[in-house]
Amino acid sequence: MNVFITRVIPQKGLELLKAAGCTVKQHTEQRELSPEELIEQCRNQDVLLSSGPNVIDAHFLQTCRRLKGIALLSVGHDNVDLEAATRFGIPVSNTPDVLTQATADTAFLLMLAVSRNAFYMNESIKRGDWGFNEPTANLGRELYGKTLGVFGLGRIGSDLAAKCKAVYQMDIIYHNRKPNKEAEQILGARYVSFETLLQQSDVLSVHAGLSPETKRIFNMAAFKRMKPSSIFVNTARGGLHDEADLTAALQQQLIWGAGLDVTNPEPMAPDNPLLNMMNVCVLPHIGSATVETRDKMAIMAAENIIAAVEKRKMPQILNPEVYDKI
Ligand SMILES: NC(=O)C1=CN([C@@H]2O[C@H](COP(=O)(O)OP(=O)(O)OC[C@H]3O[C@@H](n4cnc5c(N)ncnc54)[C@H](OP(=O)(O)O)[C@@H]3O)[C@@H](O)[C@H]2O)C=CC1
Ligand SMILES: O=CC(=O)O
Repeated sequence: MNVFITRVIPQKGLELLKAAGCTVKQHTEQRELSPEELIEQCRNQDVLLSSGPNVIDAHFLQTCRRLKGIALLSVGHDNVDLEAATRFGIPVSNTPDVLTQATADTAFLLMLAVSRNAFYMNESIKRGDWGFNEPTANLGRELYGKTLGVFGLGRIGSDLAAKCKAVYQMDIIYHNRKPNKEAEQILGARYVSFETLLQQSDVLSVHAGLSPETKRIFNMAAFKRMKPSSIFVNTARGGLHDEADLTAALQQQLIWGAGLDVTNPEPMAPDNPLLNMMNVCVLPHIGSATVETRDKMAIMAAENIIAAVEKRKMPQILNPEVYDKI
């Protein structure tokens, strides 16, 4: 079986695939494949292991009809038309759970760094600007006892909430489409409307997937309803916030700061004004980027591929209804 991989993945995943008898071709150039190149590469492949934002739409799926499975090296699957994959009889899997803690750590890191302007001050020192350390200078904001608002209290949002509760005794409020009763019991989290989430959060952390419903849900209308002292954190997808509105909201001091692991587009342009703001930290989409987590993701993706190759159900299947068709 031939497997095409869109980016270099950890060795542990490759070894599993090779031990299962798969012939692997990896795209090793450090650039994104165009949609046409991806089709060209996948036309004669049996399985695709996709890492990154490659658009897997109906046109791709219709053209690459030989594919017997697609394994995503991510939990987010906003780049895939799952309905079309089911229609064309192609099972698709992702990598949930194994990246939860690393990604929640990234949100926690951003929240804390923004609350104390840490990245900006470190950059200033490197430029030779220590500043004058008077009592009213370099002031951050404390997190102890404040309210964490989670938009999307699922796996990662719950892990962040648990960390914030344990370390800072924060109150947890959240908004999902439906209440998460288990998390309410474990975390003492309170379900609130989107409006209340905006109004009451001291830190608002975004963890819902990107969908037509959530696209640019954090826009000027939303930022206007947030506290001027609040911190906005997004480690989900850049498409959930409107970047121009976020920039304006920070410039107008409608909110206090922002921490972003995800932007739209990625990479962000080097002259983006957000990069020069003291109260903004931007990271290059490193949510799950630890040695341990990436190994686990590669192994999980390989196990899903081997299942597809052996005509078994993929363990982390996203479109289980596909098995009624094949
Ligand atoms: N920065 C990075 O490197 C990483 C980013 N991610 C991103 O994080 C996201 C979350 O991952 P994970 O926690 O595992 O996913 P989960 O599915 O466990 O959690 C997502 C939560 O969002 C809620 N949700 C979905 N749609 C809406 C909506 N329209 N309004 C309000 N809430 C909504 C869901 O609840 P309900 O269904 O009740 O609405 C669910 O609780 C991924 O989709 C991905 O985009 C993930 C890993 C790494
Ligand atoms: O962005 C990463 C993911 O796993 O989703």
